[in-house]
Amino acid sequence: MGYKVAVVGATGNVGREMLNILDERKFPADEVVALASRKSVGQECSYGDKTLKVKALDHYDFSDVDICLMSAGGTVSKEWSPKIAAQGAVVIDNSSAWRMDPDVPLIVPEVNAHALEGFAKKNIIANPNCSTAQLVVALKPLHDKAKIKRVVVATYQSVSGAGKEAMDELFSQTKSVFTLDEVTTKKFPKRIAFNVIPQIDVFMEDGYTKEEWKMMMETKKILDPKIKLTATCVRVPVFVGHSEAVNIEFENPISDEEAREILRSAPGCLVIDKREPGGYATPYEAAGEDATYISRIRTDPTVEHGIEMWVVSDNLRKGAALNTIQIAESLINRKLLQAKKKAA
Ligand SMILES: NC(=O)C1=CN([C@@H]2O[C@H](COP(=O)(O)OP(=O)(O)OC[C@H]3O[C@@H](n4cnc5c(N)ncnc54)[C@H](OP(=O)(O)O)[C@@H]3O)[C@@H](O)[C@H]2O)C=CC1
Ligand SMILES: N[C@@H](CC(=O)OP(=O)(O)O)C(=O)O
Repeated sequence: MGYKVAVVGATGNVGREMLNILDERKFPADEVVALASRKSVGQECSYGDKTLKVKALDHYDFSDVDICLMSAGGTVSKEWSPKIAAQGAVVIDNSSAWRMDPDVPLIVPEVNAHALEGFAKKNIIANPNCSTAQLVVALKPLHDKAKIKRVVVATYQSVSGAGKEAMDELFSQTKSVFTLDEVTTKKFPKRIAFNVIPQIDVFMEDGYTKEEWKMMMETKKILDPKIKLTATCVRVPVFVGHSEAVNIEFENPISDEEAREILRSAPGCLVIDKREPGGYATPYEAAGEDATYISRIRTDPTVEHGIEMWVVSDNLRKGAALNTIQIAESLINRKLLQAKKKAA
């Protein structure tokens, strides 16, 4: 028995990646529909060797859809996810709209697939922020071993995290620098070409940005509410792939050798850690891949039990589309979707 899957935001960075991954992983879909805003109706999207014609979200009847993968931003999700869920489809949402709702599970399958059980309360499941997703994949196995007390993280986030227009902005600004044309800025608060910007999302009252706040709160919800986390999120002129410099303080002893061994066999993790030039992962290698790459694992001698490491992943895949599809697969593997189908 296959499923009917709707992808909302199919023309976007994440939506296109969702269609690729559904095909790559041979997701058991009988039918896949591509939805976006009215302006994209009739546009074509690739799904394996098929071409899907985009339909408008606001005219679509979801009553026979099993799974709706939402990737059209928070405002669209706030309005549409409850309406779609009320028609019987399970919504897996990529935006930040529902993540902190106590009746909505926030899931990274390698970390807390068990929390899926409560999804039927709202029929909505949230996918975390891209920087949080790759971070918790790397933290979970270390937390199980030595209990994390505090994490200090600095991110280096690619422009694709801000959508397709942001990628175009990096491209056109870079071109303008070389052709000596005026560099115009629209999507980012400052020029991004040959620059870095220490602001992602809006400022909160306490001086943190919302992206930093999301990393703190989402890590607590997914992994452990006792973990203290402080973040500085920075946009860098990279097209795809988020990187993170992560400092972890543990309650119990753990050596860098132990951390490396644990991460080597942890689900979703790939350790590349040779202490020589180039013996580490960069976003260039992570782009298009599924793994969370971990490098530069070393003991932090400034605290009692500390580890420092470098974590890189494709933000459009593990940070968004791949994680969403892994959530859908977990629903199927745990027989949660079949139970729902039968009950209906
Ligand atoms: N988990 C995570 O951390 C990540 C989450 N995201 C989330 O996914 C969303 C999409 O990101 P991304 O793909 O990069 O963004 P893009 O800007 O590349 O694409 C946005 C998509 O949303 C669609 N859309 C916009 N408005 C509407 C509407 N009113 N009705 C229907 N569809 C609409 C667009 O359709 P059209 O082309 O017709 O305008 C397009 O398909 C983000 O806003 C964010 O919430 C993104 C990256 C990572
Ligand atoms: N803010 C992330 C991507 C994103 O959309 O995050 P969120 O879903 O938490 O708003 C980035 O720009 O890299």
